[in-house]
Amino acid sequence: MMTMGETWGSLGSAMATIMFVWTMYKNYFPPELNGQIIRYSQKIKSFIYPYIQITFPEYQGDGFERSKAYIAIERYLDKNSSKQARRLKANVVQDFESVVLSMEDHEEVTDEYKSIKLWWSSSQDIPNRQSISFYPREDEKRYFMVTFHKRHREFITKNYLKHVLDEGKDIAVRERQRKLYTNNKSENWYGYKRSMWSHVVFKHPATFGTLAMEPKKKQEIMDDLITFSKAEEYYAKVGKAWKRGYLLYGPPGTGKSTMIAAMANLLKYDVYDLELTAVKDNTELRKLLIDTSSKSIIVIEDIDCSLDLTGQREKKKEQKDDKTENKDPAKTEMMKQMEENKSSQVTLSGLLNFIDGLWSACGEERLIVFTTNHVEKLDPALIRRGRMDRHIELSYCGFEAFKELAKIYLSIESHYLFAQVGLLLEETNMTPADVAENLMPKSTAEDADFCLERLVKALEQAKEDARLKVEEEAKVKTEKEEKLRANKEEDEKEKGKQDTTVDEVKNT
Ligand SMILES: Nc1ncnc2c1ncn2[C@@H]1O[C@H](COP(=O)(O)OP(=O)(O)OP(=O)(O)O)[C@@H](O)[C@H]1O
Ligand SMILES: [Mg+2]
Repeated sequence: MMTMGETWGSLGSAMATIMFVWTMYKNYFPPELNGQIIRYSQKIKSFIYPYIQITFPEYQGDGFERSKAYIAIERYLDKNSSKQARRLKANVVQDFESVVLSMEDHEEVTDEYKSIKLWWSSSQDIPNRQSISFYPREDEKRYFMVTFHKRHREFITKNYLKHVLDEGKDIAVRERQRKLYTNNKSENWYGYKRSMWSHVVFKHPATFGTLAMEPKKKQEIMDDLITFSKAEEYYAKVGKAWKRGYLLYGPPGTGKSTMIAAMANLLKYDVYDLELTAVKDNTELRKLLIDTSSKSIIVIEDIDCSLDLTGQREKKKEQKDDKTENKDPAKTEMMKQMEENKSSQVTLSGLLNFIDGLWSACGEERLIVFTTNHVEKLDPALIRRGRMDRHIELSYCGFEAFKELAKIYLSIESHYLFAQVGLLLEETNMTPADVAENLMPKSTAEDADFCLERLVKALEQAKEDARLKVEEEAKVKTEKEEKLRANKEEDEKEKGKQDTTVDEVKNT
């Protein structure tokens, strides 16, 4: 029996022999024969080795960008790698949000898809040269390799690889850092640092969990959003662009903007906050739209303030212009110029094209959300079904919404003051923003009792203010009516006097 020392000794000499033969082969074997040998050895190998291998290099072609397939595979294998591989490489993605774990070179992990087993490995080609290169891709030729039995060739190439790439892309999108974009003025669209949209990291804490509204309505909206986000095939089947329009309307402070943030957080979408007054015309609007990415929400806040959206208002403006024109043409011209500079020339038809024209089908999986405080001011063409698929009214705080706010802000589900708050909420209008403000403790001394009492006082005050306002309005109305009646009587008296004078003149 060989001792340990003898085993190592014979292993060492065997290695030395192999190295020697390999060096002789490299130095003296004619390179022309090299190719032939490799080809024949591959044939023999494929005869006795029934597996197929596909490689996915990190850099492809001339580009210096990492191959999209490689990145997707890295993400896809992240889960398997972290479970199976012993040596792992941690990559913190740009935004420091997530860590991608990938296997080190020469590690291997297995994957199973529809009962087919596959082996993934990571490796790199070491370049055969001495010089230093500036380009990482020239030095590091990393690749992933998948190995599978040749009887699954068709299934793997057709289905499995698509599954890997789709899944990897999905993981990357899910884990990316989301952004909030705002449109730049078109003067910044050209030149060195050209960009149509500026962005910041989108981190808003609002979720549907923290949004107070009637639970049934909230659930409906969430279901609608989730169904939309999974309906790629359905939209393709019915021949519709994969997008959906929401109109959120209601008084200020009822949670319209908060709901948009909750939508973005639910679906993990980016947000494009489109400021229409900074858009010069319809062409610019279209360019901005093309530059948005999929999985995003395009928001136009206060749509009634951004644009002259009704034919009526256009007419009114014209009439006003006519009147002033007669008085002072120079002044009118100046006013016109100022008006043009101030407001955007985006028209209603431009906006409608933006929503459902051919261009809107570029890029997919997008929500378009409009908000307004005055839904009655909007042109019916803008909000008809199909354009704005769902109209959501966000209204004053009701009892159900109050209970949710109490749960969020005070962590209580019942209290003896709840009944009183419920009654007061029915009698007066208070926005969720105001209710939330009253419920929020401002110091550690303020407990649930204190905050609820404060809310009750605020509601009673609001009720009193509303009563006084109604009285005041009624008073103003009666005064106005009395004044009108007095004027009318005066006129009639005056007319009566004139008539008698005319009669007297006739008789004389
Ligand atoms: N339904 C709600 N649930 C929870 N918090 C709310 C709700 N509505 C309003 N708030 C609170 O009130 C604040 C103002 O709400 P938000 O900005 O969403 O109102 P808005 O409807 O967009 O108002 P505006 O019409 O003026 O833009 C938010 O910061 C949020 O904390
Ligand atoms: Mg808002």
